[in-house]
Amino acid sequence: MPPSVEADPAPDAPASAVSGYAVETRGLTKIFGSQRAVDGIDLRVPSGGVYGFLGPNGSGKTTTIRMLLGLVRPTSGDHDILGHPMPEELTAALHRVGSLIEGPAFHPHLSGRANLRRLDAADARSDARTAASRIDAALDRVGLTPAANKRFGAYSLGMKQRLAIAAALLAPRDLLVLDEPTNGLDPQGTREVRHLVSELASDGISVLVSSHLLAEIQQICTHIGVMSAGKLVAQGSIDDLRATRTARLHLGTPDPARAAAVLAKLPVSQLVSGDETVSGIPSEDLAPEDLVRALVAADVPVRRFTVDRPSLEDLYVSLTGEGFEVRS
Ligand SMILES: Nc1ncnc2c1ncn2[C@@H]1O[C@H](COP(=O)(O)OP(=O)(O)OP(=O)(O)O)[C@@H](O)[C@H]1O
Repeated sequence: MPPSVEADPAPDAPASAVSGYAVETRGLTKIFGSQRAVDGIDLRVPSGGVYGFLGPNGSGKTTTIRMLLGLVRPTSGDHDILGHPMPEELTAALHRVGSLIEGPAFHPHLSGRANLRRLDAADARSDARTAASRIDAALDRVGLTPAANKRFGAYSLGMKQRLAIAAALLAPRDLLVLDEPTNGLDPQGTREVRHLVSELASDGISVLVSSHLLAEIQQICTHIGVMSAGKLVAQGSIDDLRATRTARLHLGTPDPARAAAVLAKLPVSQLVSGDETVSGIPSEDLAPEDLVRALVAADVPVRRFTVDRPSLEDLYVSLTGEGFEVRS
């Protein structure tokens, strides 16, 4: 059964998020024709947390994010953003949400600052008198002050993505929603974006960040949710998800038949014998030293003995069927 760990609402959550969740969905569903792109998901992004929204391409992440932000109408289900029921309180909610979905269209021949000026001026809610300080603050927040007057076209990929995040931060935000912000970035750009997201989170902004690569965002997330074929197949804090992984015993022996017979009398399930190997899942209260003692007492020659837990990456692969992706 896939792990499903409830996220504890933070005790010191902002009053705005009544439920303790920055985002909470109930049975959120989107059907395109005959395809259930998003299938009844109960997403819970804790206030003040960084929620890694993971899943292979096509698993429904973007469609979910578009529904959260009121860009696509759900087929069924409902949700709250920062405690505001959607879509009833869409304007009040979105005022406090910065998002990066397809990314704003930046002009390559304009500087980073001039691009932000254009976007800021296009926002009917922004006060033109305070535009300059708002833009400076956003540039500073993403570390682009030194490059503010450089042409956007001359920016590195990481700088371009940081400018997109600056655009999302032109107004004060309580929640940042980033759809695949590291997609297409080189390792340096990925590090820059990751570092920025961590900094924003430490300022108290809740973050929902999607990715199809666990490795790229795992180190900055407090929680993860895993999508597979439209369903949310796992959700919880990183620590809780780690704890749900089952330990497996691996034994190397020239007599696997005898070893398997001994282990079968102990609380060890899913025994698999191979050529000079036996593996199985020992019950949680069975200590490795007791297993070794039982094997040696029955004259089983033990050449190798390990009990290990699969990595979070192994868990992700087993939940989604998604393999590793090697980035250059
Ligand atoms: N407007 C649409 N009309 C029909 N099908 C759609 C539409 N938008 C998305 N889909 C389908 O819904 C499924 C989920 O797509 P979605 O883009 O949400 O996945 P994703 O996990 O974000 O993947 P990616 O990272 O590739 O965007 C896909 O099979 C996609 O083809």
